Amino acid sequence: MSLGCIADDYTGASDLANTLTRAGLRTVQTIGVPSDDLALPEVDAVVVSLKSRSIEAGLAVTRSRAAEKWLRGRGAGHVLFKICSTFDSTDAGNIGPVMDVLRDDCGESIVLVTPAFPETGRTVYQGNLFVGIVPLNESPLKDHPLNPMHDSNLVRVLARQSRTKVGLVNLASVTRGADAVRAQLAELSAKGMGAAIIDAVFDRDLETIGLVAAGHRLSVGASGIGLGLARALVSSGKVKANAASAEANAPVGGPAACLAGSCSQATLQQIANAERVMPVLHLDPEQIVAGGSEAQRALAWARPRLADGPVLVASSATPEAVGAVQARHGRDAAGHAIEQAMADIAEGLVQAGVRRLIVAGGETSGAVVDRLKIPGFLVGAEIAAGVPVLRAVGAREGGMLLALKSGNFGGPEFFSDALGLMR
Ligand SMILES: Nc1ncnc2c1ncn2[C@@H]1O[C@H](COP(=O)(O)OP(=O)(O)OP(=O)(O)O)[C@@H](O)[C@H]1O
Ligand SMILES: O=C(O)[C@@H](O)C(=O)CO
Repeated sequence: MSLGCIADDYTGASDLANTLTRAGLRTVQTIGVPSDDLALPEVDAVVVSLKSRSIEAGLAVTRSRAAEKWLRGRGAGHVLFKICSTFDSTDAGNIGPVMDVLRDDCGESIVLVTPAFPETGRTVYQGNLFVGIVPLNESPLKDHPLNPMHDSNLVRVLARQSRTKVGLVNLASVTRGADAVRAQLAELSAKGMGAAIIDAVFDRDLETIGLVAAGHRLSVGASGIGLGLARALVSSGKVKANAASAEANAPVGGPAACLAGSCSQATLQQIANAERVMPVLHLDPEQIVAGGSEAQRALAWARPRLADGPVLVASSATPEAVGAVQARHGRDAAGHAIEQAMADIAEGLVQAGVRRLIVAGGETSGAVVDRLKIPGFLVGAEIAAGVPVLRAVGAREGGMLLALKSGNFGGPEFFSDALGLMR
Protein backbone atom coordinates (compact mmCIF):
# COMPACT_ATOMS: atom_id res chain seq x y z
CA MET A 1 0.00 0.00 0.00
CA SER A 2 1.44 3.38 -0.97
CA LEU A 3 -1.25 5.67 0.35
CA GLY A 4 -3.21 5.29 3.55
CA CYS A 5 -6.29 7.43 4.13
CA ILE A 6 -8.44 8.10 7.16
CA ALA A 7 -11.82 9.59 6.28
CA ASP A 8 -13.95 11.30 8.91
CA ASP A 9 -17.21 10.06 7.39
CA TYR A 10 -18.38 7.30 5.06
CA THR A 11 -19.59 9.38 2.11
CA GLY A 12 -16.36 11.38 2.25
CA ALA A 13 -14.46 8.10 2.18
CA SER A 14 -16.26 6.89 -0.93
CA ASP A 15 -15.72 10.29 -2.55
CA LEU A 16 -11.98 9.93 -1.94
CA ALA A 17 -11.92 6.25 -2.96
CA ASN A 18 -13.63 7.31 -6.19
CA THR A 19 -11.03 10.00 -6.88
CA LEU A 20 -8.12 7.66 -6.21
CA THR A 21 -9.63 4.94 -8.38
CA ARG A 22 -10.18 7.35 -11.28
CA ALA A 23 -6.53 8.43 -10.97
CA GLY A 24 -5.46 4.79 -11.43
CA LEU A 25 -4.89 3.62 -7.83
CA ARG A 26 -6.33 0.22 -6.87
CA THR A 27 -8.36 1.34 -3.87
CA VAL A 28 -10.45 -0.32 -1.20
CA GLN A 29 -12.71 1.48 1.25
CA THR A 30 -13.01 -0.20 4.63
CA ILE A 31 -15.59 0.54 7.29
CA GLY A 32 -13.61 1.22 10.42
CA VAL A 33 -10.19 -0.29 11.01
CA PRO A 34 -10.35 -3.70 9.30
CA SER A 35 -10.22 -6.84 11.36
CA ASP A 36 -7.20 -9.02 10.65
CA ASP A 37 -9.34 -11.68 8.96
CA LEU A 38 -10.79 -9.30 6.32
CA ALA A 39 -9.33 -10.49 3.03
CA LEU A 40 -8.23 -7.42 1.09
CA PRO A 41 -7.23 -7.61 -2.58
CA GLU A 42 -3.85 -6.23 -3.61
CA VAL A 43 -4.18 -2.45 -3.40
CA ASP A 44 -2.32 0.83 -3.81
CA ALA A 45 -4.54 2.74 -1.38
CA VAL A 46 -6.85 1.95 1.51
CA VAL A 47 -9.42 4.44 2.74
CA VAL A 48 -10.45 3.65 6.32
CA SER A 49 -13.89 5.16 6.90
CA LEU A 50 -14.55 6.50 10.36
CA LYS A 51 -17.63 8.25 11.67
CA SER A 52 -15.59 10.84 13.53
CA ARG A 53 -16.63 14.17 12.08
CA SER A 54 -19.24 15.08 14.65
CA ILE A 55 -18.29 13.02 17.70
CA GLU A 56 -16.45 14.24 20.80
CA ALA A 57 -12.91 15.34 19.83
CA GLY A 58 -11.10 12.93 22.19
CA LEU A 59 -12.91 9.98 20.67
CA ALA A 60 -12.17 11.19 17.13
CA VAL A 61 -8.49 11.40 18.06
CA THR A 62 -8.40 7.87 19.51
CA ARG A 63 -10.14 6.33 16.50
CA SER A 64 -8.04 8.23 13.96
CA ARG A 65 -4.87 7.16 15.72
CA ALA A 66 -5.92 3.52 15.61
CA ALA A 67 -6.57 3.87 11.89
CA GLU A 68 -3.20 5.52 11.34
CA LYS A 69 -1.42 2.78 13.23
CA TRP A 70 -3.11 0.11 11.11
CA LEU A 71 -2.29 1.92 7.85
CA ARG A 72 1.34 2.56 8.74
CA GLY A 73 1.65 -1.04 9.90
CA ARG A 74 0.57 -2.12 6.40
CA GLY A 75 3.23 0.01 4.75
CA ALA A 76 1.55 3.36 4.10
CA GLY A 77 4.35 5.92 3.72
CA HIS A 78 1.90 8.79 3.49
CA VAL A 79 -1.36 9.19 5.37
CA LEU A 80 -4.08 11.57 4.17
CA PHE A 81 -6.64 12.61 6.76
CA LYS A 82 -9.73 13.15 4.59
CA ILE A 83 -12.03 15.89 5.82
CA CYS A 84 -15.03 17.51 4.16
CA SER A 85 -14.48 19.84 1.22
CA THR A 86 -16.57 22.36 3.16
CA PHE A 87 -14.31 21.99 6.23
CA ASP A 88 -17.23 20.78 8.39
CA SER A 89 -16.12 21.20 12.01
CA THR A 90 -16.61 23.33 15.08
CA ASP A 91 -14.18 25.26 17.28
CA ALA A 92 -13.93 22.10 19.40
CA GLY A 93 -12.74 20.10 16.39
CA ASN A 94 -12.42 17.63 15.03
CA ILE A 95 -10.02 18.60 12.26
CA GLY A 96 -7.46 20.41 14.45
CA PRO A 97 -7.22 17.90 17.31
CA VAL A 98 -6.90 14.91 14.95
CA MET A 99 -4.32 16.68 12.80
CA ASP A 100 -2.30 17.62 15.90
CA VAL A 101 -1.94 14.05 17.16
CA LEU A 102 -1.34 12.49 13.77
CA ARG A 103 1.40 15.06 13.23
CA ASP A 104 2.99 14.31 16.60
CA ASP A 105 2.79 10.57 15.92
CA CYS A 106 4.60 10.71 12.59
CA GLY A 107 7.07 13.44 13.60
CA GLU A 108 6.08 15.78 10.76
CA SER A 109 7.14 19.41 11.24
CA ILE A 110 4.47 21.03 9.07
CA VAL A 111 1.31 19.66 7.47
CA LEU A 112 -0.33 20.85 4.25
CA VAL A 113 -4.06 21.37 4.62
CA THR A 114 -6.57 22.11 1.86
CA PRO A 115 -10.22 21.20 1.35
CA ALA A 116 -10.09 22.42 -2.27
CA PHE A 117 -11.93 20.16 -4.73
CA PRO A 118 -12.46 22.28 -7.86
CA GLU A 119 -14.52 19.60 -9.64
CA THR A 120 -17.27 20.19 -7.07
CA GLY A 121 -16.77 23.95 -6.88
CA ARG A 122 -14.64 24.05 -3.71
CA THR A 123 -11.70 26.40 -4.17
CA VAL A 124 -9.38 28.09 -1.69
CA TYR A 125 -7.93 31.55 -2.31
CA GLN A 126 -5.90 33.55 0.25
CA GLY A 127 -6.96 30.92 2.76
CA ASN A 128 -10.68 31.57 2.15
CA LEU A 129 -12.88 28.66 1.11
CA PHE A 130 -15.39 29.26 -1.66
CA VAL A 131 -18.37 27.01 -2.36
CA GLY A 132 -19.17 27.74 -5.99
CA ILE A 133 -19.15 31.53 -6.28
CA VAL A 134 -19.76 32.39 -2.63
CA PRO A 135 -17.53 32.27 0.45
CA LEU A 136 -18.23 29.34 2.80
CA ASN A 137 -20.02 31.54 5.36
CA GLU A 138 -22.54 32.69 2.71
CA SER A 139 -23.10 29.19 1.31
CA PRO A 140 -25.84 26.76 2.43
CA LEU A 141 -23.25 25.43 4.92
CA LYS A 142 -24.18 28.33 7.17
CA ASP A 143 -27.37 26.34 7.92
CA HIS A 144 -25.82 22.88 8.35
CA PRO A 145 -27.76 20.88 10.97
CA LEU A 146 -24.64 19.74 12.89
CA ASN A 147 -21.80 22.20 12.14
CA PRO A 148 -22.98 25.51 10.71
CA MET A 149 -19.97 27.24 9.08
CA HIS A 150 -19.76 30.97 9.80
CA ASP A 151 -16.16 31.81 8.88
CA SER A 152 -14.65 31.28 5.43
CA ASN A 153 -11.07 32.03 6.53
CA LEU A 154 -9.59 28.60 7.13
CA VAL A 155 -6.38 29.87 8.69
CA ARG A 156 -8.55 31.30 11.47
CA VAL A 157 -10.91 28.31 11.58
CA LEU A 158 -8.09 25.77 11.90
CA ALA A 159 -6.11 27.89 14.37
CA ARG A 160 -9.12 27.95 16.71
CA GLN A 161 -9.14 24.13 16.75
CA SER A 162 -5.46 23.34 16.79
CA ARG A 163 -2.59 23.44 19.28
CA THR A 164 -0.23 24.64 16.56
CA LYS A 165 0.11 27.97 14.78
CA VAL A 166 -1.35 27.93 11.28
CA GLY A 167 0.15 29.65 8.24
CA LEU A 168 -0.86 30.20 4.62
CA VAL A 169 0.76 29.12 1.36
CA ASN A 170 -1.00 31.33 -1.15
CA LEU A 171 -1.81 30.83 -4.81
CA ALA A 172 1.11 32.94 -5.95
CA SER A 173 3.52 30.40 -4.42
CA VAL A 174 1.55 27.42 -5.71
CA THR A 175 1.64 28.90 -9.22
CA ARG A 176 5.44 29.17 -9.04
CA GLY A 177 5.62 25.38 -8.56
CA ALA A 178 6.63 22.68 -6.11
CA ASP A 179 10.00 24.17 -5.15
CA ALA A 180 8.42 27.53 -4.30
CA VAL A 181 5.87 25.75 -2.10
CA ARG A 182 8.63 23.74 -0.38
CA ALA A 183 10.57 26.95 0.28
CA GLN A 184 7.54 28.68 1.76
CA LEU A 185 6.72 25.70 3.94
CA ALA A 186 10.27 25.72 5.27
CA GLU A 187 9.89 29.43 6.15
CA LEU A 188 6.57 28.84 7.92
CA SER A 189 7.99 25.89 9.79
CA ALA A 190 10.99 27.97 10.89
CA LYS A 191 8.48 30.46 12.33
CA GLY A 192 7.00 27.68 14.47
CA MET A 193 3.94 26.90 12.38
CA GLY A 194 2.87 23.27 12.34
CA ALA A 195 0.20 23.52 9.65
CA ALA A 196 -0.40 25.54 6.52
CA ILE A 197 -3.62 26.11 4.63
CA ILE A 198 -2.67 25.98 0.96
CA ASP A 199 -4.63 27.71 -1.81
CA ALA A 200 -5.86 25.73 -4.81
CA VAL A 201 -8.21 26.84 -7.55
CA PHE A 202 -7.50 24.44 -10.41
CA ASP A 203 -6.52 20.76 -10.61
CA ARG A 204 -3.06 21.82 -11.74
CA ASP A 205 -2.62 23.53 -8.32
CA LEU A 206 -3.52 20.23 -6.67
CA GLU A 207 -0.92 18.45 -8.77
CA THR A 208 1.73 20.84 -7.48
CA ILE A 209 0.48 20.34 -3.93
CA GLY A 210 0.47 16.55 -4.44
CA LEU A 211 4.12 16.59 -5.51
CA VAL A 212 5.07 18.42 -2.32
CA ALA A 213 2.75 16.47 -0.02
CA ALA A 214 4.06 13.13 -1.34
CA GLY A 215 7.41 14.03 0.22
CA HIS A 216 5.75 14.38 3.64
CA ARG A 217 4.27 11.75 5.96
CA LEU A 218 0.88 13.40 6.53
CA SER A 219 -1.56 15.72 4.82
CA VAL A 220 -5.08 16.91 5.54
CA GLY A 221 -7.72 17.70 2.97
CA ALA A 222 -10.58 16.61 0.75
CA SER A 223 -10.59 14.64 -2.49
CA GLY A 224 -8.65 17.34 -4.34
CA ILE A 225 -5.43 16.74 -2.43
CA GLY A 226 -6.12 13.02 -2.89
CA LEU A 227 -6.11 13.63 -6.63
CA GLY A 228 -2.81 15.51 -6.35
CA LEU A 229 -1.23 12.75 -4.26
CA ALA A 230 -2.47 10.00 -6.58
CA ARG A 231 -1.11 11.76 -9.65
CA ALA A 232 2.22 12.34 -7.90
CA LEU A 233 2.46 8.63 -7.00
CA VAL A 234 1.72 7.62 -10.59
CA SER A 235 4.05 10.20 -12.19
CA SER A 236 6.92 9.22 -9.88
CA GLY A 237 6.45 5.57 -10.87
CA LYS A 238 5.77 4.53 -7.24
CA VAL A 239 2.40 3.27 -8.41
CA LYS A 240 1.51 1.87 -11.82
CA ALA A 241 -1.79 3.33 -13.07
CA ASN A 242 -4.39 0.57 -13.13
CA ALA A 243 -7.85 0.31 -14.68
CA ALA A 244 -10.81 0.18 -12.26
CA SER A 245 -11.87 -3.36 -11.40
CA ALA A 246 -14.70 -4.74 -13.57
CA GLU A 247 -15.87 -6.86 -10.62
CA ALA A 248 -17.12 -3.77 -8.83
CA ASN A 249 -19.69 -3.05 -11.53
CA ALA A 250 -21.19 -6.53 -12.03
CA PRO A 251 -25.02 -6.32 -11.80
CA VAL A 252 -26.80 -7.67 -8.70
CA GLY A 253 -30.47 -7.14 -9.66
CA GLY A 254 -33.19 -7.17 -7.02
CA PRO A 255 -35.24 -4.36 -5.51
CA ALA A 256 -33.81 -0.86 -5.06
CA ALA A 257 -34.44 1.85 -2.48
CA CYS A 258 -33.21 5.33 -1.59
CA LEU A 259 -32.87 6.91 1.86
CA ALA A 260 -32.28 10.61 2.42
CA GLY A 261 -31.27 12.10 5.77
CA SER A 262 -29.29 14.99 4.36
CA CYS A 263 -31.02 18.37 4.61
CA SER A 264 -28.71 20.12 2.15
CA GLN A 265 -30.21 22.26 -0.59
CA ALA A 266 -28.82 19.86 -3.19
CA THR A 267 -30.53 16.87 -1.57
CA LEU A 268 -33.84 18.72 -1.12
CA GLN A 269 -33.85 19.47 -4.86
CA GLN A 270 -32.93 15.87 -5.73
CA ILE A 271 -35.82 14.57 -3.59
CA ALA A 272 -38.25 17.00 -5.25
CA ASN A 273 -37.15 15.71 -8.67
CA ALA A 274 -37.36 12.07 -7.57
CA GLU A 275 -41.05 12.62 -6.67
CA ARG A 276 -41.75 12.67 -10.43
CA VAL A 277 -40.34 9.18 -11.04
CA MET A 278 -40.76 7.10 -7.86
CA PRO A 279 -42.94 6.93 -4.76
CA VAL A 280 -41.52 9.12 -1.96
CA LEU A 281 -42.39 8.91 1.73
CA HIS A 282 -41.58 11.91 3.95
CA LEU A 283 -40.99 10.87 7.54
CA ASP A 284 -42.28 12.93 10.45
CA PRO A 285 -39.14 13.96 12.41
CA GLU A 286 -41.23 14.90 15.45
CA GLN A 287 -42.62 11.37 15.64
CA ILE A 288 -39.14 9.88 15.31
CA VAL A 289 -37.61 12.00 18.05
CA ALA A 290 -40.62 11.40 20.30
CA GLY A 291 -40.00 7.63 19.98
CA GLY A 292 -42.91 6.91 17.61
CA SER A 293 -43.00 4.06 15.13
CA GLU A 294 -41.99 5.98 12.00
CA ALA A 295 -39.53 3.29 10.88
CA GLN A 296 -42.24 0.62 11.03
CA ARG A 297 -44.63 2.93 9.17
CA ALA A 298 -41.99 3.50 6.49
CA LEU A 299 -41.34 -0.22 6.08
CA ALA A 300 -45.05 -1.04 5.89
CA TRP A 301 -45.32 1.64 3.18
CA ALA A 302 -42.23 0.49 1.25
CA ARG A 303 -42.54 -3.32 1.27
CA PRO A 304 -45.55 -3.69 -1.05
CA ARG A 305 -44.08 -1.14 -3.47
CA LEU A 306 -40.61 -2.67 -3.91
CA ALA A 307 -41.69 -5.16 -6.57
CA ASP A 308 -42.86 -2.28 -8.78
CA GLY A 309 -39.65 -0.25 -8.71
CA PRO A 310 -37.48 1.90 -6.48
CA VAL A 311 -38.85 3.90 -3.54
CA LEU A 312 -37.43 6.82 -1.60
CA VAL A 313 -37.83 7.50 2.15
CA ALA A 314 -36.69 10.93 3.38
CA SER A 315 -36.42 12.71 6.70
CA SER A 316 -34.92 15.74 4.97
CA ALA A 317 -36.47 19.11 5.71
CA THR A 318 -35.87 22.83 5.18
CA PRO A 319 -33.47 24.73 7.48
CA GLU A 320 -36.48 26.30 9.25
CA ALA A 321 -38.11 22.94 9.95
CA VAL A 322 -34.80 21.42 11.06
CA GLY A 323 -34.22 24.41 13.35
CA ALA A 324 -37.65 23.95 14.94
CA VAL A 325 -37.06 20.23 15.68
CA GLN A 326 -33.61 21.01 17.08
CA ALA A 327 -34.95 23.82 19.27
CA ARG A 328 -37.44 21.40 20.82
CA HIS A 329 -35.21 18.34 21.25
CA GLY A 330 -31.58 19.45 20.93
CA ARG A 331 -29.39 19.15 17.86
CA ASP A 332 -27.56 15.96 18.72
CA ALA A 333 -30.57 14.11 20.13
CA ALA A 334 -32.64 14.91 17.04
CA GLY A 335 -29.83 14.00 14.64
CA HIS A 336 -29.07 10.74 16.41
CA ALA A 337 -32.71 9.61 16.65
CA ILE A 338 -33.29 10.29 12.95
CA GLU A 339 -30.06 8.51 11.94
CA GLN A 340 -31.10 5.45 13.96
CA ALA A 341 -34.56 5.46 12.39
CA MET A 342 -32.87 5.51 8.98
CA ALA A 343 -30.71 2.57 10.02
CA ASP A 344 -33.85 0.67 11.18
CA ILE A 345 -35.46 1.33 7.81
CA ALA A 346 -32.35 0.25 5.89
CA GLU A 347 -32.17 -2.98 7.87
CA GLY A 348 -35.84 -3.72 7.23
CA LEU A 349 -35.48 -2.93 3.53
CA VAL A 350 -32.54 -5.31 3.15
CA GLN A 351 -34.51 -8.00 4.99
CA ALA A 352 -37.28 -7.36 2.45
CA GLY A 353 -34.84 -8.10 -0.37
CA VAL A 354 -33.34 -4.73 -1.29
CA ARG A 355 -29.91 -5.23 -2.88
CA ARG A 356 -29.38 -1.78 -4.36
CA LEU A 357 -29.41 1.01 -1.80
CA ILE A 358 -28.72 4.72 -2.21
CA VAL A 359 -28.17 6.86 0.90
CA ALA A 360 -27.91 10.64 0.99
CA GLY A 361 -25.97 12.27 3.83
CA GLY A 362 -22.69 11.40 5.54
CA GLU A 363 -23.96 10.81 9.07
CA THR A 364 -26.99 9.03 7.71
CA SER A 365 -24.79 6.77 5.55
CA GLY A 366 -22.61 6.03 8.56
CA ALA A 367 -25.58 4.88 10.62
CA VAL A 368 -26.94 2.76 7.75
CA VAL A 369 -23.67 1.06 6.79
CA ASP A 370 -22.87 0.30 10.43
CA ARG A 371 -26.26 -1.27 10.92
CA LEU A 372 -25.86 -3.40 7.80
CA LYS A 373 -22.44 -4.52 9.13
CA ILE A 374 -20.70 -4.08 5.80
CA PRO A 375 -16.92 -4.34 6.30
CA GLY A 376 -15.81 -2.55 3.13
CA PHE A 377 -16.35 -1.66 -0.51
CA LEU A 378 -14.85 -1.96 -3.96
CA VAL A 379 -15.27 1.17 -6.08
CA GLY A 380 -17.29 1.00 -9.29
CA ALA A 381 -18.60 3.49 -11.85
CA GLU A 382 -18.84 7.20 -11.06
CA ILE A 383 -22.43 8.44 -10.70
CA ALA A 384 -21.52 12.09 -10.12
CA ALA A 385 -18.39 13.91 -9.02
CA GLY A 386 -17.42 12.36 -5.67
CA VAL A 387 -20.07 9.62 -5.72
CA PRO A 388 -19.19 6.14 -7.01
CA VAL A 389 -21.19 2.94 -7.13
CA LEU A 390 -19.90 0.76 -4.28
CA ARG A 391 -19.92 -3.01 -4.12
CA ALA A 392 -20.03 -4.38 -0.61
CA VAL A 393 -17.27 -6.88 0.14
CA GLY A 394 -17.85 -9.84 2.42
CA ALA A 395 -21.57 -9.18 1.95
CA ARG A 396 -24.62 -11.31 1.50
CA GLU A 397 -24.93 -13.81 -1.32
CA GLY A 398 -25.44 -12.32 -4.77
CA GLY A 399 -23.76 -9.08 -3.74
CA MET A 400 -25.06 -5.68 -2.81
CA LEU A 401 -24.55 -2.29 -4.42
CA LEU A 402 -24.68 0.97 -2.52
CA ALA A 403 -24.17 4.64 -3.29
CA LEU A 404 -23.32 6.92 -0.38
CA LYS A 405 -23.92 10.51 -1.41
CA SER A 406 -22.41 13.44 0.42
CA GLY A 407 -25.19 15.88 1.16
CA ASN A 408 -24.05 18.54 -1.27
CA PHE A 409 -23.05 16.29 -4.13
CA GLY A 410 -24.80 15.07 -7.26
CA GLY A 411 -26.87 16.66 -10.00
CA PRO A 412 -30.61 17.46 -9.75
CA GLU A 413 -31.57 13.96 -10.98
CA PHE A 414 -29.09 12.19 -8.70
CA PHE A 415 -31.39 9.36 -7.56
CA SER A 416 -32.33 8.41 -11.14
CA ASP A 417 -28.72 8.79 -12.27
CA ALA A 418 -27.58 6.41 -9.53
CA LEU A 419 -30.28 3.84 -10.24
CA GLY A 420 -29.33 3.92 -13.91
CA LEU A 421 -25.81 2.73 -13.07
CA MET A 422 -26.73 0.33 -10.25
CA ARG A 423 -28.16 -2.64 -12.11
N1 LIG B 1 -35.94 16.77 9.56
C1 LIG B 1 -34.81 16.78 10.28
N2 LIG B 1 -34.72 17.55 11.38
C2 LIG B 1 -33.58 17.58 12.12
N3 LIG B 1 -32.47 16.88 11.83
C3 LIG B 1 -32.53 16.09 10.74
C4 LIG B 1 -33.69 16.00 9.92
N4 LIG B 1 -33.44 15.12 8.92
C5 LIG B 1 -32.19 14.69 9.10
N5 LIG B 1 -31.64 15.26 10.20
C6 LIG B 1 -30.28 15.05 10.72
O1 LIG B 1 -29.42 15.96 10.05
C7 LIG B 1 -28.13 15.35 9.93
C8 LIG B 1 -27.75 15.37 8.45
O2 LIG B 1 -26.43 14.99 8.37
P1 LIG B 1 -25.87 14.09 7.19
O3 LIG B 1 -24.40 14.00 7.43
O4 LIG B 1 -26.61 12.82 7.06
O5 LIG B 1 -26.17 14.96 5.89
P2 LIG B 1 -25.25 16.12 5.29
O6 LIG B 1 -24.55 16.81 6.40
O7 LIG B 1 -26.08 16.92 4.36
O8 LIG B 1 -24.24 15.26 4.43
P3 LIG B 1 -22.64 15.35 4.38
O9 LIG B 1 -22.14 15.18 5.78
O10 LIG B 1 -22.32 14.21 3.51
O11 LIG B 1 -22.35 16.67 3.78
C9 LIG B 1 -28.23 13.94 10.47
O12 LIG B 1 -27.80 13.90 11.80
C10 LIG B 1 -29.74 13.69 10.38
O13 LIG B 1 -30.20 12.69 11.27
O1 LIG C 1 -15.44 16.37 0.70
C1 LIG C 1 -16.66 16.37 0.59
O2 LIG C 1 -17.35 17.38 0.36
C2 LIG C 1 -17.37 15.06 0.81
O3 LIG C 1 -16.56 13.99 0.50
C3 LIG C 1 -17.75 14.98 2.22
O4 LIG C 1 -16.97 14.59 3.05
C4 LIG C 1 -19.11 15.46 2.60
O5 LIG C 1 -19.60 14.74 3.68
